[in-house]
Order: sequence, then structure tokens, then C-alpha cells
Amino acid sequence: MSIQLSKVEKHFGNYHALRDISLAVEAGELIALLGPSGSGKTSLLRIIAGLESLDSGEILFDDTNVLTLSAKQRNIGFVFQHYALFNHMTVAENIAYGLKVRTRKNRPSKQQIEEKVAELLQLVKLDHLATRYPTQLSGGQRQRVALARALAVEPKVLLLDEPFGALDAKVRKDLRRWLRNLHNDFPITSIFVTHDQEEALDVADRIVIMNEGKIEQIGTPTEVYEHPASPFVYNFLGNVNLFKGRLHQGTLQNGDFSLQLPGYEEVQIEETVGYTRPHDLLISKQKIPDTVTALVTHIHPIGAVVHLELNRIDTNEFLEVEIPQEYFRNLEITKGETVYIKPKQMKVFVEDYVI
Ligand SMILES: Nc1ncnc2c1ncn2[C@@H]1O[C@H](COP(=O)(O)OP(=O)(O)OP(=O)(O)O)[C@@H](O)[C@H]1O
Repeated sequence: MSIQLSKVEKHFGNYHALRDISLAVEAGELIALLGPSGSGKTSLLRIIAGLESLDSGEILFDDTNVLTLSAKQRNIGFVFQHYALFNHMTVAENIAYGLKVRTRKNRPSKQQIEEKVAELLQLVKLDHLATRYPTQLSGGQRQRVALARALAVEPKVLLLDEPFGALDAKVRKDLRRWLRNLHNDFPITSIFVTHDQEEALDVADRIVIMNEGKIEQIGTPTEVYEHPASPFVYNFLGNVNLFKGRLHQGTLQNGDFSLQLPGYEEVQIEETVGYTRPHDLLISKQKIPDTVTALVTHIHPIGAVVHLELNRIDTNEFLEVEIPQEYFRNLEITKGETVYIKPKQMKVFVEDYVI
């Protein structure tokens, strides 16, 4: 089932919570709604589900306008951050619940329900825990039961609101891999809300980045990470170094250094900002032309890479560099040492859009 949102608007009183939201989700896609707290992710999810009304705009499931359909009629599976399982029912009973409460006419036979539950238990890898109660499960296991329960009624669309938000980092990581694999085997159109960049980048086919009720960018994880469409996206997705300066005839002049920026020859801005990722900064112990001089203030080895925190001598600004462990060892950099930094590449946004 594909989903098409067009020009969706929503106010809560005077507060403009969703602004001109248009989005096309293809059948079988796994989409992440990513953004800071209050950016409108949950409101958008609830509007798609039919749990919240909208002021104006259109929502199509395939070619059907669903605005007049209730949440139930939209045939949506919902998984929330806090596993809303029934504690007095076993895992198997929880999963069967949605089928058992159907009207007699639509209810599968007892045997069909049992088969469906067994199939879902296998899918979420909990067959050995079918007779346990929710209180006897870990948080991660409970979320898998919640997902199996949502899938039992064979929804056309699956909506997940911070499904792993209440779990610790390791379990979260395992579960998001598991969700990715599950989705590969069982490609139901799914939209999940998260404020965790890594989770969105790791799991989603495409990411919708939201800020203050607007969509900032829609793209694959690689597109949004490698080609952020706005300063907001650049800052929000990963670490970034800012180089304030003057852009003139294709050169960014900043403190003690200047950098040629191909593609920006026609642009002149007195005060702008260049954005560079930590792994796009060159670091050297020898002074080379057009470099920034900085002091190494912290060294954090993290697995195969080393993060270095630096303080620029000329502007006193903070910089972050990321280099492979092996390269770091060869350089023999120590804390307190003076080093020279040069961006390999930099992005400048003109009127909020990258050239
Ligand atoms: N029922 C409501 N009544 C009034 N304001 C609301 C209501 N629901 C949401 N809002 C406001 O709309 C804005 C967007 O909220 P929403 O929950 O959609 O954001 P979010 O991106 O999901 O945030 P979070 O990550 O914190 O859950 C917030 O400022 C919130 O206070």
C-alpha cells in the first residue's frame, strides 16, 4: 500500500504544528520520521493513523482518500514506545488478541488463529516464550511481542512511534537490526518515528527530516548524510565543524586561512558559514600553507577511529577531527600538541540552500 500526503496543515490552537507536509511513501518502504523534540513527528504519524484530525490537505492510501475513514477502517498496525501489552495474558494470547476480538463473521477459526500466532512467534523469534506473561519478559522481548500483535491483524500499514525509545543502547541496536531484517522478509509499508539519527540512518530506506513542523529534506540515508539540503540537516545529522568567514570570488576567508570553494565563484557573502564533517578535515604536524593552527585538547579512541578535539589558536573556536586509528598512530599526536588543520571539502549554504 502506498501513502501519499499532500499539503497537510495542522494547528493546535495558535500553534502551527505541521506546515505544508507533502510526502509520497512507496508500497513496502520503511520510512523514518526524524527530527528534534516538538518537530511534529508524532502529530504526523497520528494524522496518518486517523487518530488526529488535520486542518487541510489530503491523505491517500493507494488511490483512496482516507480522510473520512476511522483509524480502524484504515487498517493500520501501531506500535508505541511503551509496550501496551495486556499483563494478564500470555505472549501468545496477546498476539492473538486482535483476531479473537473480531466479529464472528470476520474471525478466523481457533485453529487458524493458533497457526497465525505460531507463525508470528517464529517471525519475532519468541516461540520459546509463548506461555510467558509480559512481566516475565525483557523490554526488547516485550517490544517484539507488541510488533507481532500489531502484525497479527495483517495491517496494510505499520506505524511505529519511537518503538525502541525506552530501551538501553545495546538492545536498541539489536532490535533495529532485527526490524530491518524483519522488514526485508515482510515488506509492509512502515513509518517509524525516531529522534535518534543513528537509528534512522541504520534502518530506514528513506529518511524524512522534520524541523518546526516542516519537512527539511527527504532522502536515502546516504543522500541526507552526504548531501544535506540545509544547515539544519547538516547540524542535526552527525558532528560538524563550522568555519565562519567571508565568501568572495570562490574563496572562503576565515581567520588565518582561506579556502578555494569550486562552484561558489559567483557568490559574494560578507558573513557566511562553511560546514565540514570531522572526517573531512586534514590534520598535519607540519605547517603547510592555508591551514588553521590548533591545539589538541582531547583524544578519544573509539574503535577503528580516533576523535580529536582541538582549539583553534586564531579564533579560539572548537574543532573536531576524526581519523583512522592507524593514521593516528603514525602521526604520533599527543594531547597539548600544536597541529595544522585544513578542510578537504566544505559546504556553504546560500539562502539556506546548498549550491
Ligand atoms: N494535542 C495537542 N495539543 C496541543 N499541542 C500539541 C498537541 N499535540 C502536540 N502538540 C504540540 O505540537 C508540537 C509537535 O508535537 P509532536 O508530539 O508531534 O512532536 P514530536 O516531534 O513527536 O516530539 P517528541 O520527539 O518530543 O515526541 C509540540 O510543540 C507539541 O507541544
